[in-house]
Amino acid sequence: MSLTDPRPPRQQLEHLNSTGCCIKYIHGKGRGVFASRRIPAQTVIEISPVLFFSKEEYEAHGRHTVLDHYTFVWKDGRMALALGLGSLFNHSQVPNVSFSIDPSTESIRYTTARAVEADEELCIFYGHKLWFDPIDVGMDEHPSGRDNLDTVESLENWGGLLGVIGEPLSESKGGDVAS
Ligand SMILES: C[S@@+](CC[C@H](N)C(=O)[O-])C[C@H]1O[C@@H](n2cnc3c(N)ncnc32)[C@H](O)[C@@H]1O
Repeated sequence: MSLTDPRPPRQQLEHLNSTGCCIKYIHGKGRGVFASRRIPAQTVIEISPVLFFSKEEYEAHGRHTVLDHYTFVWKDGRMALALGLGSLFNHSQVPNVSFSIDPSTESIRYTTARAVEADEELCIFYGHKLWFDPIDVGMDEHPSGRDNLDTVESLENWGGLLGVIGEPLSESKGGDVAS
């Protein structure tokens, strides 16, 4: 993972989507998704179509490549890669973005879990089994704190996996995302 952005600053903001997300480099994390302006709570900021790999194809090829940083297990056991901005959301213990799996459109929908200020990084929760040492700013300052994130009452402000569209929330909330 490259730690510095080799490109001039102008190009770092090249990708700006219609909901105000842009890409920046963060020392120690690589690229990440940032808010270019204030984004209200519960705003759909990205819908990423998913590319699938069979388990066999993934075992033989994908997992020996950089794809291993980006893929995760889909509902039916296939390996999945989020296209669009989906693969660039970094991990946080106090994420400000929630996401839902939509099997009917084979996509992932990302929604702000709270109001996000301009220049804040937009992060999701990958799960409890990380394969890297996370850098996480903001965990101590977050009003809800980590301890409150496991209750059904706090789901409204939960940033992380909200569930599978069409299924009850409680069945999949908080699941691990990455492979
Ligand atoms: C799905 S990618 C996210 C986008 C990635 N930063 C990039 O530049 O393409 C996952 C990888 O990002 C890095 N990463 C994500 N969250 C991080 C964090 N909180 N601290 C450090 N590295 C992180 C790790 O290297 C991880 O394998």
